[in-house]
Amino acid sequence: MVKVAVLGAAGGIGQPLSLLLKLNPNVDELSLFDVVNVPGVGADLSHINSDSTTQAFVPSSKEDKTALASALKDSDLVIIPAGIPRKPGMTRDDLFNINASIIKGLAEGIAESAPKAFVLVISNPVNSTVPIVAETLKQKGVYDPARLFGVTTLDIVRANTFISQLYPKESKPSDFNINVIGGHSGETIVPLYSLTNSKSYYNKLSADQKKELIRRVQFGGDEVVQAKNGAGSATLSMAYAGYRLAESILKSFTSSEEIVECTYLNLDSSIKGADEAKKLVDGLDFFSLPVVLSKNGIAAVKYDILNQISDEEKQLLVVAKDQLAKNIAKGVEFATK
Ligand SMILES: NC(=O)c1ccc[n+]([C@@H]2O[C@H](COP(=O)([O-])OP(=O)(O)OC[C@H]3O[C@@H](n4cnc5c(N)ncnc54)[C@H](O)[C@@H]3O)[C@@H](O)[C@H]2O)c1
Ligand SMILES: O=C(O)C[C@H](O)C(=O)O
Repeated sequence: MVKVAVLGAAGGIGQPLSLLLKLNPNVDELSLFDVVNVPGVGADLSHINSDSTTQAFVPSSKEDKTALASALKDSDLVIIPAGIPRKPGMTRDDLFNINASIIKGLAEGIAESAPKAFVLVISNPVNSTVPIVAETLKQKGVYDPARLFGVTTLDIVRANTFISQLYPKESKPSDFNINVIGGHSGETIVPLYSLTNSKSYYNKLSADQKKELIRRVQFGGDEVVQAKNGAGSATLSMAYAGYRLAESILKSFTSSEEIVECTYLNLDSSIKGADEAKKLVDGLDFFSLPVVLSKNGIAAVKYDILNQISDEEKQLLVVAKDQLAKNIAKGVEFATK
């Protein structure tokens, strides 16, 4: 029996993400939690004739902790899109003050009711919210770094789409699976077009086109925030991206094939390849890299990719690492103060 819980399930991401999960044959129980509107989402999804069951939980008051505990109980996978999204003119870091507390509260609930669950963090600023979850689980004595995933998949999805749009006759977006490393905000997002099959396409671009393509991946979120004009940020593409990572993890519970996804992870010594990766990123504790998935969590970090990148990408990493160090410290400080 595989139970998946979505925390923030009534939101812009939560609803389409829950729909996709309801359709996944590897999910037996879908558990939806939100502080508002979730009974209606649950009732609606529960009519779909896929084989999983659906339950929805909403707290009866601010003090009520039982709804979250019931939603989380025995979950194998917990996905968190809870929290406020950006409006035009805001950075992801501007969301910190509100979302940090939300995430800490939810992580405490996970520690109590689903301490062995895989945890996928979508809520922004991801660069800081993932360290908050790590520190909170550590404080509760239930932390397994191999089971914590910052969701950066939307950056990969965008990197694939945007390069293909430059070659509409010669390529399709699904031809690509670009590694995007670093973090999930602005210049911390580093797409590696010099690797995989994107290399020959990328190398044909002019210097200005290359610069614009990288900038578009790094600031792709802003395109959606501006187009939505105050009504939030990416939800549908994010639901797709979050689902892609969740689907791969669910597959890794039973599959013997090697499944690799990029994720923002804690470079903890307990994970194979994490020490090597950490050395290559100047000691940062969190960084997005391709990882090998398994039923026990992250089986290995594919750190060698850092030895293969171009000089141009190395330059991008210098800026990324500097910003990431601050974002990580902010999350750790919040959770440990
Ligand atoms: N990682 C990424 O690539 C990525 C992409 C897009 C958006 N995001 C982030 O995801 C978050 C959600 O975005 P959205 O567009 O779905 O926002 P939204 O406002 O539409 O939905 C958020 C939901 O969270 C709920 N919520 C608030 N506090 C909660 C709590 N304590 N427990 C449970 N639920 C709670 C709200 O009631 C709401 O239903 C934002 O922080 C956004 O920046 C991340
Ligand atoms: O841009 C945002 O604030 C949401 C998300 O992180 C995104 O990349 O679309």
